Amino acid sequence: MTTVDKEETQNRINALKEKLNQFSYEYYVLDKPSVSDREYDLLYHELEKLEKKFPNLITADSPTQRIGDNVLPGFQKVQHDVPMLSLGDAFSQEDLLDFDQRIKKLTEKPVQYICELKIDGLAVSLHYENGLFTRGATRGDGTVGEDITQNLRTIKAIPLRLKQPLSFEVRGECYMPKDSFVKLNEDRDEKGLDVFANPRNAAAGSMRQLDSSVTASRNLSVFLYGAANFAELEVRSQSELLTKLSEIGLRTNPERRLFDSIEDVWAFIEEVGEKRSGLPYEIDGVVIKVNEFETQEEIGYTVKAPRWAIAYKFPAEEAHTVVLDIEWTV
Ligand SMILES: NC(=O)c1cc2c(=O)c3cc(F)ccc3oc2nc1N
Repeated sequence: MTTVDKEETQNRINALKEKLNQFSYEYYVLDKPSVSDREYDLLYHELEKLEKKFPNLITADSPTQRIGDNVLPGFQKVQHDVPMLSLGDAFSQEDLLDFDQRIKKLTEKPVQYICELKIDGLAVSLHYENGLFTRGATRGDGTVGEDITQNLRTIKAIPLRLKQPLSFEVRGECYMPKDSFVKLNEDRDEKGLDVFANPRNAAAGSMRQLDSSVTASRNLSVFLYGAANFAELEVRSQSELLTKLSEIGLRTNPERRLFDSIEDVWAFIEEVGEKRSGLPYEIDGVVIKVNEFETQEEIGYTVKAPRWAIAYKFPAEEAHTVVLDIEWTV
């Protein structure tokens, strides 16, 4: 092959990766696909064919490289540079008023609250280096998690390369959409397999597969909501962070709102409680956070949780068929 058509092939492969990754961004992050699945598939198969012919032109961020070709012997342990803490809980309007009073005692600054739906899935941490997805892990005990990079790479909502060559850690919730959960359990039931108790367990069970092709078949997704070591993003509030994450290719939940009073927060919580059953994913509450990062730092943390956030938990929904409960064997 002459250098000319090697260069042309390289250019065509780059163009295909660019297009396919942009289409995935539109489909999974913006929820506004600009091409049909068929158009996507045609380009995808062209890329597969070219990469098969010239394997040395395959790169880690190619959409063809999402399923690992080896079953892992086990999961490596990974240390979180910044601990992944848990949230304090609130179960009533009174608990929220108490939270608001505590906040007002801890800062003189006027406080704006951001409310986010509390996705009921599995907390994960994703490392990006110069824009490339390099490592993914579970929360574990908050300090040490499990390396599930290979399984996270199968989730099409997780970009293998960001739109900017940034290096930071992003955190979020990996989850199984309700309709995928129902289909998976029907399928398992037909095969005489144990069914999963709820979408959270199904997501956890799917992420702890040593064979990533099984994970790939489980139609998981993700919403990202936090970050660590993210000075490069140059954002000053949670609201700005979420907008920036979405701009650079990361999927965030659109049902977030800013409020100036805890009374308005409570009204929003009641509104969410009404429409919760209509959402395509399970939530177990609403997370309330002080929006400005400077104020968050002033308010600080307890040993195990941020003081500047709280999770309002809805009363448990109708009991699921509790048949299979997945536990993380750490
Ligand atoms: N499940 C969730 O949808 C969700 C979870 C968390 C956290 O667990 C969480 C834990 C922290 F220490 C700090 C902020 C957080 O923000 C969060 N925000 C969310 N939207």
